Amino acid sequence: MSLARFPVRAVLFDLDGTLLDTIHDLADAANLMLAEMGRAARPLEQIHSFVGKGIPNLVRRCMTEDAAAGEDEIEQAVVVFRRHYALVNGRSTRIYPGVVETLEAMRAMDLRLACVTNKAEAFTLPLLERMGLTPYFGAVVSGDTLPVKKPDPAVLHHACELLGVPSPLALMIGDSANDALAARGAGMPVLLVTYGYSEGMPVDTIECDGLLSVATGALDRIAAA
Ligand SMILES: O=C(O)COP(=O)(O)O
Ligand SMILES: [Mg+2]
Repeated sequence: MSLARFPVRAVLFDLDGTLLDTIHDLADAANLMLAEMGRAARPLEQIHSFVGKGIPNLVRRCMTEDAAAGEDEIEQAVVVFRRHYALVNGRSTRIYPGVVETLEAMRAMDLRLACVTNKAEAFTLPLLERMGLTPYFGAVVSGDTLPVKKPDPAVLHHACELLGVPSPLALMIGDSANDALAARGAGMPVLLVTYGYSEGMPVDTIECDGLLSVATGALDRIAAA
């Protein structure tokens, strides 16, 4: 039995863990930062579980998980991380299978597309450019575009405003509870990919409208409105 299709005019995509596999660059920058701060390196899998609520949160967790750090030290660590991440951003990043086909198909359906990420804008825009994804998006809302980030629904409403599409006619595609909660708060359907970063939470325990093992699966869940 086929699942119901959502009538949509816009699709909002999460970035890290949904469009792009960025974990190696994030982990490299985190471990370069930890070394410079005189701390031990952390395993990739642990850093993986820290990604989702933006860079300040990632750095804080790297500095404080099973360790102690003062606020001044954390603030300094964020500056160090950003310096390293600017140099490695995109170096080992890959576009997930099916993403380009999905974006192409949605564009051919005349859907408006946006990228809504918790990654800071200074890293989001050059990364989209480097990966060749910039032309697909009519709007990009980053983690520091507004004073709030996902799971606050304001970032999704902002993306819809920029696209000129009412929020209930947009679909969110993400990989974590931050995406699902933001979509629910904004009154839009949400599909989650199973291959991304969900802060150590099994993705099938997150309330959503469906799971995607590959992005192209979203094409079976939408109808142009
Ligand atoms: O920067 C993060 O922590 C996560 O970014 P995302 O919202 O694109 O998954
Ligand atoms: Mg993500």
